[in-house]
Amino acid sequence: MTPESCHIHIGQAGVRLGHSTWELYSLEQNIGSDGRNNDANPDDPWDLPPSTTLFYERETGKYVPRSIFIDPDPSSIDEIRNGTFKSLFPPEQLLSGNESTSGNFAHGYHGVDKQLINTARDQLRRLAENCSNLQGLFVSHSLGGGTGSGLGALFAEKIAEDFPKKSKFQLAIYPSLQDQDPANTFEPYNAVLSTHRFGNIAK
Ligand SMILES: Nc1nc2c(ncn2[C@@H]2O[C@H](COP(=O)(O)OP(=O)(O)OP(=O)(O)O)[C@@H](O)[C@H]2O)c(=O)[nH]1
Repeated sequence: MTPESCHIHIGQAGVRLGHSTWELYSLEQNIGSDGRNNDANPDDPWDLPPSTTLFYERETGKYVPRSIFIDPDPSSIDEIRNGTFKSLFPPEQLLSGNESTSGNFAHGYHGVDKQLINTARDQLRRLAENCSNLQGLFVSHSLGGGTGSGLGALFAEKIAEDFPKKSKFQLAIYPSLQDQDPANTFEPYNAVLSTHRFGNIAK
C-alpha cells in the first residue's frame, strides 16, 4: 500500500510556502495546473502514473493535492484562487475568512472564527479518510505572524487530538533579525509563545 501524507498550510507564509511547494510537486509528478497527468501513455511501461502519496485521483482522472490552506485573512489564499494553479485545488480545500489577527499570537490562538477552524478540521478529516495508509501530517506556518504562530499552534493541538497516532512534521519559519518587519514588533514574542505551545504537544 502506498503511504500517504496530508499537508496543512497556515497563514501568509505557510500558504505561500505551500503554493510554491505544490507547484514543484505537480511538476515532478507531471501533473498540469488543471490537475491532469500530462504524459499519460498506457503503452509505455516506464510511464508511471503520479504517486498517490501526495495526490489523490478523482473519478474524472483529475489529481488533487492532499492539502488544505487556512488563513483568516483572505489575501494570500486569493493569490492561489487567482493564480496559475487555481484549478488544481478544490475550493473547499482553500479556507479563508475576512479578518486579520493583527500580527498577534493571542488573537491567532484565541480569536479566530471557530467556524473556520471547525471547517478546516472537517476538511482535513475528509482528506485523511480518503487515505488507505496515512503516514503523517505536515504543517507549514511562520512563527512570527499572528496567524502562523497563534492559529498554527492551536491547529497543531487540534491535529494532535484528531490524529493522536500519526506522525506530525512542523515546517516553521522563524522570524529573521536581518529581515524584521518594523510594522510588527510582536514577532519575537509570537515566536516564543508559539514554540512554548508546540513544546507541550511534541513527543
Ligand atoms: N520564507 C517566507 N517567509 C515569509 C513569507 N511571508 C511572510 N514571511 C515571514 O512570516 C512572518 C510573518 O508572518 P506571516 O505568515 O506573514 O503572517 P500570518 O501568519 O499570516 O499572520 P498575520 O500577522 O495575521 O498576517 C515574518 O517573519 C515574515 O518574514 C514568505 O512568503 N516566505
